[in-house]
Amino acid sequence: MTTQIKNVNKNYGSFNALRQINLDIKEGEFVAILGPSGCGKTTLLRLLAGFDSPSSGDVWMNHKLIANSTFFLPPEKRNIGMVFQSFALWPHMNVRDHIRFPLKHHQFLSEELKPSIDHRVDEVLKMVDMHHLGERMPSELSGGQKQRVALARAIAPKPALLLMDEPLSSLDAELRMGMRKEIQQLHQVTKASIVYVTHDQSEALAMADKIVVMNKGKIEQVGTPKEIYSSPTTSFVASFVGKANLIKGKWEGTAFYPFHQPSIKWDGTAVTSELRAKNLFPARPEQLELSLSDDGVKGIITNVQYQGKEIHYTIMVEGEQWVVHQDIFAEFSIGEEVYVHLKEWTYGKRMDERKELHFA
Ligand SMILES: Nc1ncnc2c1ncn2[C@@H]1O[C@H](COP(=O)(O)OP(=O)(O)OP(=O)(O)O)[C@@H](O)[C@H]1O
Repeated sequence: MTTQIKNVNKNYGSFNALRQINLDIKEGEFVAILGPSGCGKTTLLRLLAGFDSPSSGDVWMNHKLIANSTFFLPPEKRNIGMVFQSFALWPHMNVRDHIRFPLKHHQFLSEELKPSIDHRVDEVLKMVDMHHLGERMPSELSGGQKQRVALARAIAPKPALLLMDEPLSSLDAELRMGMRKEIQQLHQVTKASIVYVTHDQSEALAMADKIVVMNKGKIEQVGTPKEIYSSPTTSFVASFVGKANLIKGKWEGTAFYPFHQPSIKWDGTAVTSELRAKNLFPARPEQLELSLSDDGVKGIITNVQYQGKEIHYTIMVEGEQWVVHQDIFAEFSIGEEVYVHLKEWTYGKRMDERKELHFA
């Protein structure tokens, strides 16, 4: 299913929860809506689901108008499935009945599925690896198993659009990683378009074809995970997604002089023109490195966090705090004077050039 959101605003009284939202979701596309708490992610999902209507602008699905300020199609009349953070299972229904329910009631159930509802229940239970637990009640399931039931219930009627609101946030870290893979596999098998709301950038980067970064009710940037991570166009995207240090300085073409220090020149070929215009260089913690040789930007270490395969340092540089992630082979201590460098091979080099630099 294709979906278009055109010039949508949503106001609650005088508060603008969504401002001038324009977005296209292609057939089969996996779109992540990423942003901090309160930025309007759920509000946008509710408009797509049909729980609410826009204050202005309109929403189209498969080239049909489904919502504007005066009219909206209710959820049951849209060919969608939904998965919520809270699982939303019914306590009195066992696993099989949860999955059977939408198959009996979904308005868009295809003629092919109608005579084979039990077969479809089995098929979907196998997809989410729950075929041995069909008779269990929700109170007899773990968090991960409950989330699998919620996923199975949403995909059973083969909806054309699957809406997911922070579906993994109540699971522990290990289960979340496992469920990411399962959601990716389900996407490949079902070929449904997915809109996936999250505030976790690693989840969005790992799964989505396209990421929509939101802040304060507005879209900041839309792009592939690589574009959003490597070429942020706003300082918000650079710091929220890449956790970048926003380093002040002077640009001359693609060369950057941190804090206007003429002796230190960084290659900023990959930095977008929007950030150059603000005299900023977005350096992610893994793009910087520390040494004792005095040809970098001088700073003092103020915090050290050992993380196993790397160490996270906080460094005070010209009154600002920078974060650098460095491997464990060189260790520095709090109070130590260090020099911060941009890793040479980070930007704009071809693979063979990188190797030369790395192994020279
Ligand atoms: N019914 C409502 N009435 C008034 N304000 C609302 C209403 N629903 C949401 N808001 C406000 O709109 C803003 C966006 O809310 P929304 O739930 O979309 O944010 P979110 O990005 O999903 O946040 P979270 O990640 O915390 O769930 C918030 O400031 C919220 O307080």
